[in-house]
Amino acid sequence: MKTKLTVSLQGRALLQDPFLNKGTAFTPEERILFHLEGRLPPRVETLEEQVERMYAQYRENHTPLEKHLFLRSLQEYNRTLYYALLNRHVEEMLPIVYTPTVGEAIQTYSTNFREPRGLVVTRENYTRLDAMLEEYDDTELVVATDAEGILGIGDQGFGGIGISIGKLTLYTLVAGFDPARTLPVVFDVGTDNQDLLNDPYYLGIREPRLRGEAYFEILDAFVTAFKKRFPQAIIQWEDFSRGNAFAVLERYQDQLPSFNDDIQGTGATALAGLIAATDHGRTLTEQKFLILGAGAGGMGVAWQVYHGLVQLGLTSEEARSRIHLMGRNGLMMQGHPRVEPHHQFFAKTPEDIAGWTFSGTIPSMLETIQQAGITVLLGLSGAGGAFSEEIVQAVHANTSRPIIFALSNPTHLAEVTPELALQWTDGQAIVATGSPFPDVYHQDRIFKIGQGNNTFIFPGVGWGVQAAGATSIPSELFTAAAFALAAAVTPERLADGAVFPRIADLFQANQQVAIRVAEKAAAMGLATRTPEEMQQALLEPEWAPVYRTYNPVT
Ligand SMILES: NC(=O)c1ccc[n+]([C@@H]2O[C@H](COP(=O)([O-])OP(=O)(O)OC[C@H]3O[C@@H](n4cnc5c(N)ncnc54)[C@H](O)[C@@H]3O)[C@@H](O)[C@H]2O)c1
Ligand SMILES: O=C(O)C[C@H](O)C(=O)O
Ligand SMILES: [Mn+2]
Repeated sequence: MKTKLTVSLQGRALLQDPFLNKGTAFTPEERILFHLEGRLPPRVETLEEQVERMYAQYRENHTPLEKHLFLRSLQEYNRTLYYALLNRHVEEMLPIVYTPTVGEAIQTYSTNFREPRGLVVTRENYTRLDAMLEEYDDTELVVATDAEGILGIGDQGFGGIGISIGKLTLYTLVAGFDPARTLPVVFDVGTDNQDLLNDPYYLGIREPRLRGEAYFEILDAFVTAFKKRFPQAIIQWEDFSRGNAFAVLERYQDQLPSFNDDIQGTGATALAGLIAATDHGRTLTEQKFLILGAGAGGMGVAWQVYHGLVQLGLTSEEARSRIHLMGRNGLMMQGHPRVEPHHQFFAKTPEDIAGWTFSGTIPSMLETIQQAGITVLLGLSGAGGAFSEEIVQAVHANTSRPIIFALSNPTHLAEVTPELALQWTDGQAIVATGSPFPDVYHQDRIFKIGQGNNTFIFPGVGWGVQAAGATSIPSELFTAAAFALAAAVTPERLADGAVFPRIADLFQANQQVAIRVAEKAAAMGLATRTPEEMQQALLEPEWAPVYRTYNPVT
């Protein structure tokens, strides 16, 4: 990173630019050079001193939402200080800026609105995207949502911009993306959420959601304008409803480096935890998997588990046969009316379940666990509490070490709490959750709970793709990412019962992911950067929260 920067702003404008503002850390020389004299408190501080004051102020806020709003205001005022503060307190603050509090912040986004942020694309403005994008320089990364499938809390309309902001915070925090070069985007195409439509404070478009052609016209316009302005940039699609998630991914994946985090990032996350849980994958091929919720996350997990099993030596048919998709009404069977085209590959045929006994027209979750000998439960349903005692114990009856991943967010939507899963299995379950959960004390043992969240994957994938200058992001890169993440789970962590790294090690884990992703992209012939450039970009993040010395334009 360059330590000196030429800066053209001065006076009030400089203090109001969050990317350049240093507040009390402007030096006496800079105060003179940039016409800041008299505008700042006399005392000159270091970044470290500023961080300490901000932490004291942070602690004056009581609820997670108050803390979130405090940090967001700081983010708007001074990005360097914001990230320096987060860096010092990653474990404490991640649940505040990200899952689960980000969900609450999104639900109350309009009520708590202060400063505008990001790019809002609407039916009114999408024809002027070329002009709208003009004022952004050097954008290299976008997180874009249409906010119809925010976490497990559904359609959040305009407030969904909060998830784009949250994910990009992580890109900077744990993969060193320059915040000035990232752009949060929301497609506000209306909302079908009646609570929002009834809310007098709601700031988004008060119309039913656009669907079909009208919807894709807006996204097409964005992709075209964006690609023209920033041909190398990466787009992460986030929290689309499952209907659009697959369609959007497929429509644009060959046009620019892009991926769907809920499908692909989550798939790699779950695969990593499963490899870590099965003795470095040695016993992964012996497992039988049940995935509850065959939407964006569930299908992404199905495909990555499939790719992992094939990589570990199973045939395609063997791998397919191990994976069971479970919908609201039971096992996904071919020809069933609720089975959509993207379920087809994994949907069971009558021959697949020949010899099973079950009571209804299709096997229930419990019957599938019993008849198929399920050893791994993967929850991506958004159905809080769906893994009951009976369900968990049925899995335990098939194996001494049941693997139970309750990946739905936010916290109250987890399919089971770690505490109950461990209690019901006498401490034998290997547990992970999408949201953070406290340690569990069970019979004189402390179990640490790994957070199976795609934040262990997407920043590293973005970093690796960026470092390699990869022109596309095929699923092989996610499988590579999963193996890298699994390798980053230390023996100590595993001994504590956790199958994901510590949140405090998010940076190191994502760096390992980035290295493997870049290598894989290069091996697949997708890289446009030289090996030296690539290595440099992987070793040293592009940006870090430190103040640089400013030189005025001469
Ligand atoms: N841990 C992570 O990193 C991670 C990543 C992505 C998604 N998720 C979580 O997974 C959940 C689903 O997200 P998504 O993006 O896949 O949403 P989605 O809407 O695309 O999929 C949810 C699916 O679950 C099904 N479903 C709902 N209730 C069910 C029930 N009781 N039994 C069986 N199936 C049921 C729905 O029909 C749908 O197919 C959310 O809670 C989300 O937070 C977690
Ligand atoms: O946002 C998260 O915490 C993970 C995931 O992308 C989700 O939608 O739940
Ligand atoms: Mn998501």
